[in-house]
Amino acid sequence: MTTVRDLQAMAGDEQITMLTAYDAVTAGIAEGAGVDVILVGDSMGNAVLGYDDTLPVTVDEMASRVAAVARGTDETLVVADMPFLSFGADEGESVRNCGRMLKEAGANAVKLESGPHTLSLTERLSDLGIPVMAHLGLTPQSVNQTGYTQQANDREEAEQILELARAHEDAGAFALVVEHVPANLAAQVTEAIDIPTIGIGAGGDCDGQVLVFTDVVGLAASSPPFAEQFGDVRSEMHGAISDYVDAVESGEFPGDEHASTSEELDDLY
Ligand SMILES: Nc1nc(=O)c2c([nH]1)NC[C@@H]1CN(c3ccc(C(=O)N[C@@H](CCC(=O)O)C(=O)O)cc3)CN21
Ligand SMILES: CC(C)C(=O)C(=O)O
Ligand SMILES: [Mg+2]
Repeated sequence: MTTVRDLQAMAGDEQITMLTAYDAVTAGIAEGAGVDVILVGDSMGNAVLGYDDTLPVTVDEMASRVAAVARGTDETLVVADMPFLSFGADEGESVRNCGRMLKEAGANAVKLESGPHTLSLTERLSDLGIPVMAHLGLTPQSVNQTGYTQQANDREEAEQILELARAHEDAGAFALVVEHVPANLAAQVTEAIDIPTIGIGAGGDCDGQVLVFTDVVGLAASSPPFAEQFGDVRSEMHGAISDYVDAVESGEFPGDEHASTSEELDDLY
């Protein structure tokens, strides 16, 4: 099994690859393809559950998907992305919600969209044996305040992120996602802290990269400008399904090889 320590040992040596997955089948494919960390992202909200954004995703939905991903993988580190308002309002409830992901669903760690409000929770969870991945820069659960634009374009905001990165490392976070910030800020954050940084829309100088599954394989209805589509799975699926529809409608499917008969049953009616 990959542990958070194994991951930390990779940093600075080889690039860490993280990808989201939301089910056992695609998680197994990601593991087979060599992904180091699977993030069960709350991006499932828009990526596969049909919501406009990540905000409606519930703790039960996350636990169900984390459990599927854990069943579909053998040794990949599985991180549960804690949904909007599942943490932060009340410490006891936050700890219980995060604990469920390890205890019930089989995650190895949780990720929290971070800010000054997650410092004490990060420390508490780390103390309890729940590894925490922090997340700074664009934090999509705050879409109603920030939109989805690049964050930290001015010095003040950039310094705040640098400070929060250091503070979350001190609080015990084992890694840090840095999303949609200028590349030179992400590079300096990576320099400033010892825990691995995993970038998304944050340039090439982080310790690793993360993208959303549906963006990478070409299955997403829409993708952020910083994502790269490495396949065309949507048109593959469309082709396979329309061939199936055509084959049934034309009588080509099922063929003799897809069925069997029993002579004994010939004269039932
Ligand atoms: N499929 C998918 N991929 C993701 O990377 C992703 C999700 N979903 N859902 C959760 C968040 C949302 N993310 C997003 C979504 C949109 C933009 C985007 O389009 N940004 C534009 C400007 C948008 C605006 O101004 O409203 C940009 O140019 O930065 C960026 C990140 C990243 N995350
Ligand atoms: C893009 C990553 C970092 C994420 O938070 C998600 O997929 O929900
Ligand atoms: Mg997320």
